Amino acid sequence: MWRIIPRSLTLLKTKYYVKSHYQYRFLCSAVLPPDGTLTNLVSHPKQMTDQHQNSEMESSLYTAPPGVRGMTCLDREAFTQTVIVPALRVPKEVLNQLVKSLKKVALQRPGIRRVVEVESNDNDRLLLLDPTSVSTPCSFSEAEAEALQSNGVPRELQQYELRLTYDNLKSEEVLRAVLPEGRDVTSGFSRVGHIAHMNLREHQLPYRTLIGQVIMDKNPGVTCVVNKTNTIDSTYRNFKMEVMAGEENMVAKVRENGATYEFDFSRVYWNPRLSTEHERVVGLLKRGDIVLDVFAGVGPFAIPAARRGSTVLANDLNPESHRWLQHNCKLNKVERKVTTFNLDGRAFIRGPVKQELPSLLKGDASVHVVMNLPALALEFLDAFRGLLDQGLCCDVNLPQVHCYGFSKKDDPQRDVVERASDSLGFSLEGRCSVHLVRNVAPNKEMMCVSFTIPKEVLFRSESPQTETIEEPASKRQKCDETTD
Ligand SMILES: C[S@@+](CC[C@H](N)C(=O)[O-])C[C@H]1O[C@@H](n2cnc3c(N)ncnc32)[C@H](O)[C@@H]1O
Repeated sequence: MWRIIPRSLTLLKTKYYVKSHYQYRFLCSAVLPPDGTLTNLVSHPKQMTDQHQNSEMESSLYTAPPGVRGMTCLDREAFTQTVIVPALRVPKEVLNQLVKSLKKVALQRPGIRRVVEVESNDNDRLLLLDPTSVSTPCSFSEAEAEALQSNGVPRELQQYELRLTYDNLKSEEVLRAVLPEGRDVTSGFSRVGHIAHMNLREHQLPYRTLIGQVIMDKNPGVTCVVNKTNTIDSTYRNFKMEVMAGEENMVAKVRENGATYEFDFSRVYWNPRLSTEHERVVGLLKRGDIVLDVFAGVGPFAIPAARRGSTVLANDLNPESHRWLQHNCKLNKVERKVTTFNLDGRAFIRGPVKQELPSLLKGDASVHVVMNLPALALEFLDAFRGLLDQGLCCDVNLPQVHCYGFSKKDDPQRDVVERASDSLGFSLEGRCSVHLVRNVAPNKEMMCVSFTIPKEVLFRSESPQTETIEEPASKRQKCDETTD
């Protein structure tokens, strides 16, 4: 498989990438100055940073053959090619020492051996060098040159034919070679158990099967790749998705913050990017606290809260989420700590929550209400207006709410506080804290407003107005969310 070309690399300028014309061309256009000399590279430091230069050069070495461009049916063999890299002939007994001393310039890529045998000479080995770092015998640093000299190894470069295959390429390198030149290449995905989910652009769609296969090949454990189309079910927050490659099994198993979850990813909401937020909120709880999770999904707040010693009422309108929530409670052995409901959020607040709150308010345990439906939850806060009779009014142990909202405003903090205040009919200015959860899309933030429900809101006043706040039907559908 390996063959040595015993030719000095001082001829590099003209002979170097003879086996890989395309790469030669790529190198020239990407980094070589107009006269084409590799030695001139270092004299143009301002044109390109070292880091940039190295990454350009590295990707040029690992650029797939041009013939794969436009491929829609994955042919792994078509990625095989031979490139020529510089090599040093090193006696076996000093090999370890030199590998250490030359580690910055030695070829480094998982799956590629950088030390190879020399035909009919068992005393020597060839140390393969990275052509992006070593182009002539003068390319070595002072320390490297010294190490070579003290170990009696002449700075004589040889050419070595290196066989690169599909397996040696990263997914991005494969896709960059296949997809239309100049258009963006995606190899990014979110992983949910065995499922990788991607968000392909229009120009990538014709390559979806190939992209899916490459993602599976390069990511052990991924056995199904789906593309989430740009529409999100406005009520249940699950994406429409199509399987690009692999098995059609959508039942994923994941671990998050010490708990295990199973669910049908195509029918419920799950976002691995929320794990830190789940952890943050659960971290606020003390043993014995009460958690009322209005939009519980499959349980990523409710279950760790119960595991931490809270008693939980968890609700979700989506029957599938509710089913998996119950399943996950059992899976994590907290079914006795979590009571589940399959209701609309307002009905949950005005039903089970209203029923339980009077006795909870008399107790010592803190009550936390979690409302994670960022497109709509702030509007659901009106369900707390006048929820309890004035006669039950107390100053202590009022529920603490953690309510999520998206904002596209310049001042998202102010925006969500204003919208929460509007819903409650009471200003939260100076009475709440706001946490930036994550940037969901350019110019769109997910925020969390935390506050203690003011008693003026929770307890019914004499005015009948607060009692009769109807849910505007349009609110539940008003959802332009497409990316989360
Ligand atoms: C953004 S997800 C959050 C799920 C979970 N709490 C989490 O953090 O991953 C919102 C959840 O609210 C549920 N949902 C949507 N509209 C609802 C409503 N009107 N009442 C109750 N649940 C609703 C959806 O089914 C979904 O599971």
